[in-house]
Amino acid sequence: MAAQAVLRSSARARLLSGAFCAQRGGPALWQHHQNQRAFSNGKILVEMDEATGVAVMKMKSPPVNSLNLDFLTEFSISLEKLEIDRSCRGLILTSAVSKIFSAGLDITEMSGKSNEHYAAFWRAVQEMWLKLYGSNMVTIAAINGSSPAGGCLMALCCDYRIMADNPKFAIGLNETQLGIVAPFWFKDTMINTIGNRATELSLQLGQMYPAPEALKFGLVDKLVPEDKVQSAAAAAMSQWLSVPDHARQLTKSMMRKPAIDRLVKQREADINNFVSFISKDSIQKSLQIYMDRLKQKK
Ligand SMILES: CC/C=C\C/C=C\C/C=C\C=C\CC(=O)SCCNC(=O)CCNC(=O)[C@H](O)C(C)(C)COP(=O)(O)OP(=O)(O)OC[C@H]1O[C@@H](n2cnc3c(N)ncnc32)[C@H](O)[C@@H]1OP(=O)(O)O
Repeated sequence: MAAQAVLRSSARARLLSGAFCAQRGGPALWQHHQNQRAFSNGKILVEMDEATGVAVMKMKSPPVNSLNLDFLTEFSISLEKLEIDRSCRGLILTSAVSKIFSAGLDITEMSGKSNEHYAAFWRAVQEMWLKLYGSNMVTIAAINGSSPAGGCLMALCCDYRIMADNPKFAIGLNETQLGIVAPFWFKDTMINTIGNRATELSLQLGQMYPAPEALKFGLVDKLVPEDKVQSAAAAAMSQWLSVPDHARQLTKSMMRKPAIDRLVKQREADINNFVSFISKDSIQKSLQIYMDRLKQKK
């Protein structure tokens, strides 16, 4: 895919230079055990089954898998490592943290930091989206917990979503509830999944949907009991992998390329927009109020 080609060069350069690995205290090398390979960079664990060509990526950044700069960097590099591995055809994205898929973007990365930090953070969010939404692999989200905002975005980037059938787990793009605005590419991703009107309702209200409602709304494709999420994802994966890769990949690209190209063309402008928006005093105040409420609910 065009966007993939653009993105691959920078991440691969970092991957090959080992800059990231050195920063983490050592290269994230594959460990082999029988038919399994695994690597971990700290916040992400990847296990690959060589017999099926399916990798399971587990987010393991407690307490809530919030997407901070370190996490996003590890995520993109891990994804790139799988993307360039020709033996890997499918990716199951899930969480190793009980009851939480991902709490979305780390709010502390968007509060009280310098404009340079906001820009670097937003570039990393964009990179995560470009890589995951544009992946050539079959991607399945095994949503084993709550998944607000950026966590929902990650799930929406996948080709298929299976969620634990527990009404306590909710998913949605709730940005307006924080007093912030989902950017156009979050919106495009949701429109491509549930359509324009449902997206408008969902985004304006900042709606979080408990699992059963998320299924009705089309935000997720299937609900299964909590302890069956991984096995259901593996079963769905084998169905998806029965389709010839080249035909499926070209079809995926046809569906997603317009949205990807749109961000690629406006990447710098989108970063500038984010920085000027997020650094406003009124927005900083809204985020502070939201964080205080989160802490007070205990
Ligand atoms: C014009 C437009 C131009 C440009 C675009 C501009 C702006 C767009 C900007 C941003 C888009 C952002 C998308 C996002 O992802 S924003 C993040 C939204 N996330 C949330 O609202 C999630 C909030 N969290 C929760 O709802 C819950 O924590 C939970 C359901 C995930 C888990 O509940 P629990 O009861 O299990 O756990 P808690 O006790 O609530 O939390 C534990 C711990 O973690 C802290 N925390 C939770 N979420 C976050 C987070 N997203 N970031 C940072 N920290 C988080 C929470 O405060 C607790 O901390 P303490 O233990 O109290 O220290």
